[in-house]
Amino acid sequence: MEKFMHAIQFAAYKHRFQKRKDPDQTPYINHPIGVAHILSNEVGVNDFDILAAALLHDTIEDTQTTFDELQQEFGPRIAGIVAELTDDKNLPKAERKRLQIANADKLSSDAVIVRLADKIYNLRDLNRCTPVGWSAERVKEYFEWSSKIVPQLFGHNTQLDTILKELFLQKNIRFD
Ligand SMILES: Nc1nc2c(ncn2[C@@H]2O[C@H](COP(=O)(O)OP(=O)(O)O)[C@@H](OP(=O)(O)OP(=O)(O)O)[C@H]2O)c(=O)[nH]1
Ligand SMILES: [Mn+2]
Repeated sequence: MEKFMHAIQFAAYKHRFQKRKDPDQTPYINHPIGVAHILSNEVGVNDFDILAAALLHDTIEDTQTTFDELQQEFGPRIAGIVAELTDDKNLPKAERKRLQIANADKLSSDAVIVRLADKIYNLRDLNRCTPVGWSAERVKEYFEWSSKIVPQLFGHNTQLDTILKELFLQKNIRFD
């Protein structure tokens, strides 16, 4: 519990200047909290290391946080999950997106669980409102790109799978 509370504090501090891309400029920390909330309150995940990793999942990718720092603060398991979920922002966006699809089947089961909740949060967020500057086409592309990764990650948690299948069905997007 102590480590989990530390993750809340640490993530809130690291993301403190960031906003989501929605018109309301929601504080970015709402996203990692929401991802942990899906896992804990909708899906019944009670592994505090996974919930802490959910809170921290965008810190290396989107803030100055390093892997070594996470390892020092939270130990190898939590730091490892976050590292697995970190896209290399030095790469062009199309390449990052391609790699998420290509590397999906290399993720550990712990990382899969967090990645699926991340996608659920982001897809629901797109249903709630369109990020500033995004066209309807771009929203559709995000759904379609997600539908290429997510099915590779099915089979680890039935409830997460069901939520995602429903999100794609609602948009008439096929997944295999
Ligand atoms: N739907 C939505 N997404 C927002 C919003 N604000 C920030 N984001 C973030 O934007 C990312 C998706 O936008 P893209 O244009 O596809 O990706 P990019 O930011 O990496 O270039 C997600 O990153 P991520 O969590 O790292 O996940 P991933 O999609 O990169 O795997 C998501 O969390 C918002 O208002 N709505
Ligand atoms: Mn995320």
